[in-house]
Amino acid sequence: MIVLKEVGKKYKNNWALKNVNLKVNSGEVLGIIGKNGCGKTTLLKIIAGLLKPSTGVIKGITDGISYIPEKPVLIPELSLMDNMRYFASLRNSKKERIYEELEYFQLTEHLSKRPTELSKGLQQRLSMAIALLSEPDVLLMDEPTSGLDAESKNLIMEKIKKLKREKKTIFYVTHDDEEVEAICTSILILENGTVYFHGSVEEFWKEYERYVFATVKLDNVNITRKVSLEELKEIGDVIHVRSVGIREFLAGREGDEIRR
Ligand SMILES: Nc1ncnc2c1ncn2[C@@H]1O[C@H](COP(=O)(O)OP(=O)(O)OP(=O)(O)O)[C@@H](O)[C@H]1O
Repeated sequence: MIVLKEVGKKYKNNWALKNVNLKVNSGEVLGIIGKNGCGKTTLLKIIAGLLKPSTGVIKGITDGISYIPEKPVLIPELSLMDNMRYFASLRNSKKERIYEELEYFQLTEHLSKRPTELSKGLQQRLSMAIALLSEPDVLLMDEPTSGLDAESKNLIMEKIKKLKREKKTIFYVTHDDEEVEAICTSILILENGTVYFHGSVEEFWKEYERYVFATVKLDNVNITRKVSLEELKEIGDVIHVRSVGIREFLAGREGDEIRR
């Protein structure tokens, strides 16, 4: 179990993270979501040990941790295979592990290509293959499927499901609510560096399912607003109502903030 107690990070005069308290069990996939700049990457880097927190402590971290940054870190001069070999040697990984991951991520026909010759999807698949060489217990992922082709996205998602079954602990930063629903067991919503919500996916929906998007007619113009079910009863001229997804919940709109 990984435990964060009162973790905070200050960059010069700006608190990027404040008072983050979390417990994440093995087998848990924690979806970390929130608007740009809310502190998601800072949180991952602190757990990865790449950044020192300004306040608080983290417990439960072992050597078996891999961080997959948003942009793959690969060695441009080396071929795909040599990148794998190089990182495998750094991590003392067994040779079979190289082939297992290359095969899973369907990279074997690209072995002699350099990273710049690979599509974004192949680069991200390689980055994941490298991160998994050492069979880490904890995996930190920063939007790994953002902007990827469907095949790469599918391979990555299926891999995460497998890692979840193997009881790995996964921190997964995403903007994609479908991914949250497909793979995450719990959700952390950050807002301006503080925890806005932390709980299971079920708890999230229990708390927020009472919000909907309602389209109303106002001065002959159709306006869509996020409203609570209680508010909905008071609104006249409702043309259309639909449920609020996690992404829409986060996106918000001016004047339409959900308040707890
Ligand atoms: N090295 C740094 N020096 C100063 N400020 C920083 C540094 N890194 C991040 N910040 C600031 O800290 C805040 C949180 O940044 P962070 O990258 O963690 O957010 P994020 O939620 O990951 O954003 P995004 O979704 O855009 O990746 C932002 O206001 C950012 O500008």
